Amino acid sequence: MSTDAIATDPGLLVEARGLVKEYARGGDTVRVVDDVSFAIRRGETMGLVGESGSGKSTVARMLLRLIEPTAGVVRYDGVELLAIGSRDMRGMRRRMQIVFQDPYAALNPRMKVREILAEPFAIHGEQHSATKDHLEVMLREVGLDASALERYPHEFSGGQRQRINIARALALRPEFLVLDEPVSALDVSVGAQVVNLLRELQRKYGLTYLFISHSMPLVRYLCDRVAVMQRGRVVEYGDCEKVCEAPRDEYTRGLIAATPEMPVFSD
Ligand SMILES: Nc1ncnc2c1ncn2[C@@H]1O[C@H](COP(=O)(O)OP(=O)(O)OP(=O)(O)O)[C@@H](O)[C@H]1O
Repeated sequence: MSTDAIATDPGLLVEARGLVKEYARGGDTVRVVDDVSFAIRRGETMGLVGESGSGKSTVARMLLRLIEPTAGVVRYDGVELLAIGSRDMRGMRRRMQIVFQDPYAALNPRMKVREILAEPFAIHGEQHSATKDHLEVMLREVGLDASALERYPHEFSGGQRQRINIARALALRPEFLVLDEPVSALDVSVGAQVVNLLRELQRKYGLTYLFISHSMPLVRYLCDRVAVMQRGRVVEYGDCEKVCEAPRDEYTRGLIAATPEMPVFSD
C-alpha cells in the first residue's frame, strides 16, 4: 500500500511510519525502536507482540505522544500528531487512552474510586459531568457496583482494580485504547474475564485497540492483525489468523511454540 493510499483511507485511525527511538546509553546511542510502520483500522484490534525489551511499550508511548520519536510520523485520524501544538494535542489526547499492566501502580492509593473516576473530567475542565449518577454508570459498565465509589484501591482485588482503570480510561469516551499487557499481572481466569469485558466494551462503543502482549494465544483470540517485534523492529505483520497459522518468521514461530496452550475464554 502506498503512503498516498494510506493518507486518503478514512478507515484508518492510527498510522505509524518509520518510527525510530534512540536513547543515549553509556556514551553510545542505542536504537530501541528501528523503523516501525503499521496501520490500525477503526474498530479493529491490532496486536503488538514480542519478547520483553523488544520495544512494544516504547512504540505505544510514541503513538500517544507520551514520548517523542527520534524520527518518523504518527498520524491519528489523518492528523500528523508530531506536528500539532499542545492545545490541539490536548483535544487529541482525550480521544486516546492507555491501560497499563500493573493495575495497582496505576491507581493513586490515597484517592477514593470516586476521585479516581472524576479526575479525567477535572483535567479537561468538565467537572460538571462527573456526577455521582454518571460515575455509578461508569462503574456498572465495567461490572462493579456503586458501593465501590467510596472505597480505596487497596480494598479491591487485582481484577477489580483493572476494571477501575478501564472505567477511568473510558471516562471521556475515547475511540482508541492502548492496552499495555492489561491482564499479564492477573490470574488466568480473572484475566479472561477482563479480556471478555474489553471485547464487550469494544463492541458496544466501536473502540479501536492496540493490544500489547507476550502471549500469542491471547493475541490470536483478540486481534484482527498483529505486528511481531524483535529487538526494535517489526519482523512480521499481517492478518492475525494467517500469522498464527503460518508464521513466515522464525522468531514468530518461536513465540508461538513458547506459549502452546490456549487459555479458556468464554464469550
Ligand atoms: N527511558 C529510557 N532510556 C533508555 N532506555 C530505555 C528507556 N525506555 C526504554 N528503554 C529501553 O528500550 C528497550 C525497549 O523497551 P520497551 O519497554 O519498549 O520494551 P517492551 O517490549 O515493551 O518490554 P516489556 O514487554 O518488558 O514491557 C529496552 O531495552 C529498554 O531498556
